[in-house]
Amino acid sequence: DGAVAPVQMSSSPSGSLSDTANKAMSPPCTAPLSPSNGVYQYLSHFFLLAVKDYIQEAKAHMSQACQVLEEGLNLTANYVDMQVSQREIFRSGKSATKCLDKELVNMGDTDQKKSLLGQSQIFEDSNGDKPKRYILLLGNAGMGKTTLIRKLCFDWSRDCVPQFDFVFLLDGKALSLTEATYNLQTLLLNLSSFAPSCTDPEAVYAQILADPKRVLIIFDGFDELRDYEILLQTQEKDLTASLQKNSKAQNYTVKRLYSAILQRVLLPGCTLLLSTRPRGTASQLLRRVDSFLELCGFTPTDVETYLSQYFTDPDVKASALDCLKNCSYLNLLCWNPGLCRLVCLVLEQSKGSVDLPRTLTGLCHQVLCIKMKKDCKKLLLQLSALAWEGVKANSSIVPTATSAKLKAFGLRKGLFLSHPLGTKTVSDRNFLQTLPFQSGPKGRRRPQREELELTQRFAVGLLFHKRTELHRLHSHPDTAFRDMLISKQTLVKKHLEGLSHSDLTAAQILEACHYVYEASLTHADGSRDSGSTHLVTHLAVHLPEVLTFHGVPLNPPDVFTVQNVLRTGAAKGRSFCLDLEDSGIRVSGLRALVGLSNINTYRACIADVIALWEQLEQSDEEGQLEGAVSKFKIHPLKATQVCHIEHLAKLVNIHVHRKLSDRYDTTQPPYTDRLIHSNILPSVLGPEKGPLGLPKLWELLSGLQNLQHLDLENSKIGDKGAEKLSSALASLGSLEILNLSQNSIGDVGVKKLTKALTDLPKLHCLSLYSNVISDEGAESLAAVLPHMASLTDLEMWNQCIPYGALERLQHQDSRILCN
Ligand SMILES: Nc1ncnc2c1ncn2[C@@H]1O[C@H](COP(=O)(O)OP(=O)(O)OP(=O)(O)O)[C@@H](O)[C@H]1O
Repeated sequence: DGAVAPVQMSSSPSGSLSDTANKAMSPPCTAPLSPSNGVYQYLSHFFLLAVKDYIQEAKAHMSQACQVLEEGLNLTANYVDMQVSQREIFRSGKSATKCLDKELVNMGDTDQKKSLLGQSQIFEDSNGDKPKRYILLLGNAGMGKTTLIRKLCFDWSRDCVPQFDFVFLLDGKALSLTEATYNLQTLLLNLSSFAPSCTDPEAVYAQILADPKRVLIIFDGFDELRDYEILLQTQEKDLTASLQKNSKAQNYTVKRLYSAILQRVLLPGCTLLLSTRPRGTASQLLRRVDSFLELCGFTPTDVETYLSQYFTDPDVKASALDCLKNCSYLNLLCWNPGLCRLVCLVLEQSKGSVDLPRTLTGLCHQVLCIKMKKDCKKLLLQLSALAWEGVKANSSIVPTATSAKLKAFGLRKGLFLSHPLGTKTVSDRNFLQTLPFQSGPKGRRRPQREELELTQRFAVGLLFHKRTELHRLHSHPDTAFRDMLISKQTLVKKHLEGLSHSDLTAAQILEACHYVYEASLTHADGSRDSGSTHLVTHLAVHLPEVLTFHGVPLNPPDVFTVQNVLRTGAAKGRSFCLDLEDSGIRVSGLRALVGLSNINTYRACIADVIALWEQLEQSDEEGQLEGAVSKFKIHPLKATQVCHIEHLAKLVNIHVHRKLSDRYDTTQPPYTDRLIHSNILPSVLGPEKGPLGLPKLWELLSGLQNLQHLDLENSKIGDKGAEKLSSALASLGSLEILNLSQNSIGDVGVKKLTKALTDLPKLHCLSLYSNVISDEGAESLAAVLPHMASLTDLEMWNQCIPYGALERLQHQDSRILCN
C-alpha cells in the first residue's frame, strides 16, 4: 500500500525489534546483511532508529499513563494479581444463534483452579504449541478487564511482554467519532489510547506492516459482545475491496477500520485481545476466537491483599479487616474488585464504626453520600434524572445539552469520567461509574440485562432503605416523601408476592432472592425490620421444592442471598432439593448451602463435591460430612464434558478404595456404596468428546458394578472401543439397557461384544442401530441370542446389512427390531 518494508525488519526472526535496531546501530562492518547499495543501508539505519525511538517513547508514555487506576489509586501500589481462567465453550455446531453466556461452560471450582493462567500465558496455547491470536477477555462490570489490560500494557512498557514490539489500545468509545478521516496509520498512531506523538509515522507504520506478528491490538471499552458482532457483520469482501483501493487515503471511519481489523482484513497477522462483558449473542465471534479468558474475581486472599495495599497504616488496616470479617455480605461483594474498591472507601470513612452497610444498595448509598459531602441536592437530583434517562436509553454519554455546571459537578464528584482518545477527547461520560456499572456510548437499543437487573435491585433496595438516610438525597417534603415511599413499597410487595414462583426460571429465582435481600432492612445490631423481612419469608415459603440453578453462574454474593432465603425457609418448615450443577459455584459456597439443615438432596459438580468432602473430613466435621455425602445425588449422570468422566473416576476411586468410609463402615455401609450403586447413566459425550472421554470411561466402568443403564450413542466408539467395552462388561452384571447406536462399530467389534453380552443376565434392551455391521456381524450376534434370555429388544438396523438378511434374522428371533 505504498509503505516500504525494510528488508532487515520484515525478516527479523525471533528477537525483538529492539535487538534488530541495536544491531543496526552498530558500526557498518557489523551491521546485518543488506543490499550492497550503501544509500539504502544508510537510510534503513535511520529508519530503524526512528522506529526504536518511537517504541521507547510509546513505552515511557504507556508506563506513565497506565499507572493511574483511578483517583488516588495506582497500579504499582494497588494492583492485585487476579487470576484469569481459560473458559471452554460447547462447540455444538448449532452455536450460530446462541448466546455466549449459554455456550460457555460454567466450570466447577476445582476445574477452574486447574485452568488458571498466569499473565505470561495469556498469549500462549495451554499446550505450549500455537500462540493464541484472537483472544476474548470476559468479565462482568467492575471485574477488572480494563485494569488487567492496563497491567499488560504496563508490563509491556517494562519489556515483560517480549513477544510484541507494538501494543495499541483501541477504545470502543472512539466509535462515537463518525468522521471519515482516518486510515490504519492514523488510527493506530494518533487515535489509540496512550499513543505518544510520532515524529516519523511513515517509518513506524512501515515496520508495523512489515512484521504484524509482533503487534498486539487491544480493544477495550466495549460493553457487550453485540458491539463486536455488529463490527463483524460488515461484509468482508466490501471491506477488502475498499481498503485495497487506497488504504493510505484518510477517508475511513473508525467503525470501518475497527471492522477491518476484527475481520482480519487489516494487519491479519497481529494478535487481537478483545475485552467485554460475557452476555449476548456472539455467533461471528465464536467462529474466530481461539481463546476465551475470564477474570475469576478476587479470592478471600486477594481481598486481604487489596485491603493491605489500600490501608497502608497497619492499625487502620487491621481494624478495616476486622470490620469486614464481621460483615459477611460486604465481604462477599469484595469478590468484585470494583465493589471491593467501594467497600474500602466506606471502611475508610467509617473509621471502625460497626454501622456498615449490609446490602449492595446500602453500600452504594454510602458511597454516594461520601462523594456528596456538601449539600448539593439539586444538582444530584438533576444527575439522577440524567442517569435514569441513560439507563432507559442504554447510553452513558452525557447529552450535549447538559449544563456546564452539572458537568463540572459530575466531574468534580467523580461521577463523570472523561475519556481521552489519542489526541481527541470524547465527551464526558460515565455517570454510572460510581456504582461501577457503566453502560456504553451506543445508540438507543434494548437495555442490557445486567444493568436492568441492577437498577431494579437498587430501586427495590432504596424503597426499603432507612428513610432518615435517604433524606440527604431528595428534596421532597417529609410527608410527601413518606407517602410516595409507602405507595411504591406496596406496589413492589404486590408484585413480588404475586409472582408465579413455580414458573420462574433459575435466573429469575436468583434475582428474586437478591430483591428480597436488598429490601430487607438490616439494623446495625443485625436485627431485621419486620415489614421488609416479610418479603423474604414469602419467597421462602413459595419457592418450588426442587430448586435448580443449573447453568446460572452463582457467585459468592449470589450464594449469600440464596442462603438467606433458604435459611428463612427452614424456620417455616420448608426443605429443598438443590441442583447446583453447571453453576460455577465455589466450594465455599457449596459448603454454605449444603450445610443448611433443610436441604434434602443436592446435585453439583462431582469434583467440587469431593473437594468439599475432603475439606470436611480434614476439619473433622463428621456431622457435616455425613450430611454432605448422604444428600449428594448423581443420578441420572449426564457426561457432556470429558471432565465429567474424570470426576466420576475420582468418585469411583473413593468408593473402590473405601477412602471416605474408613471411619464409618463398622456400623453401616459406606456412603459411597449407595451413590455408586445407584443407576448412573454416563451418556451424551457426543462424537467430539467421545474419543477423549471413552478411554477414561473404560477404565472406571468396572467400578460401577450396579450400573443399570449405559447410553453411549454417537460417541465414536469404533471396533477398538467395542473391544475395550467388552472387557469392562464382565463387571456390569446389573446392566439392563445398553445403547451403542451410531458408533462406527463393525463386524470385528461386534464379534468382540457378542461374547461379553451373554454374560449380562439382566440386559433387556440393546441398541446397535446405525453402526457399520454387515450380515457377517449380524449373524454372529443372532447366534448368541438364544443365550441372552433376559433380552427383549435388539435394535440392529445397519445400512451395511442387506435388507433380506435382516428380515431373515428377524424371522428367526422376533426380538430383533428392523427399524
Ligand atoms: N486486579 C486489580 N487490582 C486492584 N484493583 C482492581 C483490580 N481489578 C479491578 N480493580 C479495581 O476495580 C475497578 C473496576 O475495574 P475495571 O474498570 O478494570 O473493571 P471492568 O471489568 O473494566 O469494568 P466495566 O465492564 O464496567 O468496564 C478499578 O477501577 C480498580 O479500582
